[in-house]
Amino acid sequence: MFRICKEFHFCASHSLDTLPEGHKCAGLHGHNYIVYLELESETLDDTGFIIDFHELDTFKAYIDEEFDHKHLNNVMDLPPTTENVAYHFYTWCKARWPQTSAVRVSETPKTWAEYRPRPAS
Ligand SMILES: Nc1nc2c(c(=O)[nH]1)N=C([C@H](O)[C@H](O)COP(=O)(O)OP(=O)(O)OP(=O)(O)O)CN2
Ligand SMILES: [Zn+2]
Repeated sequence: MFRICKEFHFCASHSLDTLPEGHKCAGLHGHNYIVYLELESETLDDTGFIIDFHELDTFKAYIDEEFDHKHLNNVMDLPPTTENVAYHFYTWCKARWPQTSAVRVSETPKTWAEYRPRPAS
């Protein structure tokens, strides 16, 4: 199995309104997000690529237009947790690139969340 990954960055604010009052992450705050898009394939094209990294520029454009310097509560239908941001990006990428295997999102240098579907049995 071949696997590739490309990293994307954006800055955004959010408040986790579903957290109990007093939780430090319930109020308005921001993060420097890092998104890791992973794709995998058993085969390569004639160039020797799973996909040209440059084809993923549309994902960068989507992030820049819809997420960068935005308030995520206004952008997403679900609470803007790292888990939900990862799932949102996974579904967006999977619809365009079937080789998409996982999306990992990091809000802080010490934490990340990933959406990776369970392998078909
Ligand atoms: N499972 C999740 N837990 C938390 C999320 C999340 O998206 N998923 N988000 C937050 C906060 O939004 C934010 O990420 C703060 O995280 P935290 O680890 O508290 O960040 P700190 O840098 O302040 O951590 P310290 O351990 O205090 O250095 C919270 N939880
Ligand atoms: Zn946060």
